[in-house]
Amino acid sequence: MFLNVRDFEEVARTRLDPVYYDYVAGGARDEVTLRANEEGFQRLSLLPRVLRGREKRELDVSLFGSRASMPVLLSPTAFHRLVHPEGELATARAAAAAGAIMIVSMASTVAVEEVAAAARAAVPDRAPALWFQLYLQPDLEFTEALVRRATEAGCTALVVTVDSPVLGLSERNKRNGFTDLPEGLRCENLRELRGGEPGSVRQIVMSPELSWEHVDWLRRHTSLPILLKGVLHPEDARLALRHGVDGLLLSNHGGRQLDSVPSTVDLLPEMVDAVGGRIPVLLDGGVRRGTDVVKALALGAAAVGVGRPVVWGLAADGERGVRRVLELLREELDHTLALCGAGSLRDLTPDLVRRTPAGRG
Ligand SMILES: Cc1cc2nc3c(=O)[nH]c(=O)nc-3n(C[C@H](O)[C@H](O)[C@H](O)COP(=O)(O)O)c2cc1C
Ligand SMILES: CCCCC(=O)C(=O)O
Repeated sequence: MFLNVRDFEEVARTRLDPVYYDYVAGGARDEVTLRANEEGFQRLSLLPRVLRGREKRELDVSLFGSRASMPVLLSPTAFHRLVHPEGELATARAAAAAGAIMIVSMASTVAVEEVAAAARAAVPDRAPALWFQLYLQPDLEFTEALVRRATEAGCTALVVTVDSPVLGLSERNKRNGFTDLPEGLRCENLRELRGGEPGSVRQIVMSPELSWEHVDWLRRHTSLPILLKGVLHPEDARLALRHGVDGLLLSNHGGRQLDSVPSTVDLLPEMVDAVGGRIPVLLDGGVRRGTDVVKALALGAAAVGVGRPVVWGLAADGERGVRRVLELLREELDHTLALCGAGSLRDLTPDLVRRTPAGRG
């Protein structure tokens, strides 16, 4: 029985090739940050208010022009066809049906146009909420063409991942010899449409030479809102403001890039402070429960993202699994709000969160 997100991980673990399970579950090096993300939430306690609840709670949010049924979105995760034959098509249908925002990974194994078409077909009466995650490529012409593709496909915001000047190193992948996608799977957004060898697929380039000038370049080449994913230093948050960025997704890539960085929820108050309410701060990393969502929102996040939970849902039970994972998080969020005496997300304020004294959490 799937009672919670962890149940999906257990089933996914039994279903998946251990090499792919490790790819998804793993983090960089000693996995200190991977563990810290969940522990960060566990060390925080909730202090509920009483006698001020409401019969029906409002969970809807509006973010960068996208309406969503809840402040939980699908963080971008690569290679969905590695865990289920329908891959991102199934994920997109589930997200659209749940009214959740899906951030399509640039490294998706289904082309962004097809992902968007699947989402639209799942909810013919409304526009599904899709954003696109981008690794800026040093080949700016290619980057520009890809941004155009994502925009024309119907993605309404760009999430630029900036924590990957080089790829993080997972020792699980190394031990398992997992270096490439299996035969037949490709990063379909990297296919050459013009130029190059027609039909061939490029490698995603992680470039240490990316700079704020690239962000400025992107700002000039798109009218979509730009979020930066992976800013961790408050000084970089302030720089992001100066470079006209529209939002931050506070993320340590699920502990997959630099190991030893703090958990995202521990950094959240400082980040929220750094941007001073001028742009929304979203967060991902370690969100597994409705209580985690409430803690992040109370500390100032506009929304949270989930990465692995979605992949576990997909691996365990395809579209239905992703649907159920999203439903569970929504139900838990609603239940937690009720127990906290919060009638809406606006009632979530920092005073509801306490740091558990050391040694007791
Ligand atoms: C299997 C997997 C693939 C990922 N692929 C991407 C990606 O293509 N682009 C990206 O910006 N982040 C990627 N991430 C990071 C997620 O967007 C997100 O930051 C992270 O998973 C959040 O932590 P959580 O898994 O604890 O929810 C990936 C994460 C996982 C687990
Ligand atoms: C080039 C694919 C990157 C995938 C990724 O970001 C991850 O596995 O964390």
